Amino acid sequence: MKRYRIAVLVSGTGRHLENLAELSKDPRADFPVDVVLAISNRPGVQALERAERCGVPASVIAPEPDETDEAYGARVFDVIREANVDAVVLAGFLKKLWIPDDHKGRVINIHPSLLPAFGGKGFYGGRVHRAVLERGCQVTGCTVHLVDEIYDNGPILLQRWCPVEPGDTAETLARRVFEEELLALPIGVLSFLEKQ
Ligand SMILES: Nc1nc2c(c(=O)[nH]1)N[C@@H](CN(C=O)c1ccc(C(=O)N[C@@H](CCC(=O)O)C(=O)O)cc1)CN2
Ligand SMILES: NCC(=O)N[C@@H]1O[C@H](COP(=O)([O-])[O-])[C@@H](O)[C@H]1O
Repeated sequence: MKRYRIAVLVSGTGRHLENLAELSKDPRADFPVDVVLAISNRPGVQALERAERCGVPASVIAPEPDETDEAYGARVFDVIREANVDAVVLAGFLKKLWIPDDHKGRVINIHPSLLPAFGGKGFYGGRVHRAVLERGCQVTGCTVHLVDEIYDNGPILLQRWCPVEPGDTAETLARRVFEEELLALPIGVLSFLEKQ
């Protein structure tokens, strides 16, 4: 069976990176996807320790002071190009990513809300769940989507929803949404790869 190659970009805890890497090694998971490279824009984050534990080669590519998004993205994709990947997955990557022409339409992001609600600049991590609670939403969820030049704007590949329960805090809601994210991202990534 064909195996696909992905790079995963991270900024923080790296639970998605670990989940994707573990699924790829589990013969019962039916997930023929190898995580061949992880890139963090921040040094010293937990995601780098998880990459090492999972045997995923990892690099830190931190933005230089005053570096433009385009110059930063060009450096990131120079490294990605060497790894010859089928797709790039942003999993908790918190920086705007400029995408060169040869990778347009091949970059996937997971976002912890039902886009287009609660997306865009400033909406990441706990901020999303706090906004969902403040607005009084009764359902929320996560979105796997293709990335374009605008935050959280590209075509949607997959969404999964869950209820907002009475008494939820941003933390309890984040946990419930994350359970859905763990299912959504591998399914979204594999179904995208199989259609290429
Ligand atoms: N070109 C794109 N780049 C990125 C996208 C995207 O859709 N298109 N998605 C993000 C991930 N994301 C939500 O899914 C997201 C991440 C971060 C922010 C944000 O407001 N960031 C802050 C900085 C935060 C920090 O460094 O701590 C900011 O830009 O001021 C919004 C959305 C990944 N990249
Ligand atoms: N807008 C982007 C965003 O908020 N992404 C979110 O960051 C978390 C990363 O977790 P992880 O680093 O432990 O995989 C995930 O919940 C992901 O949806």
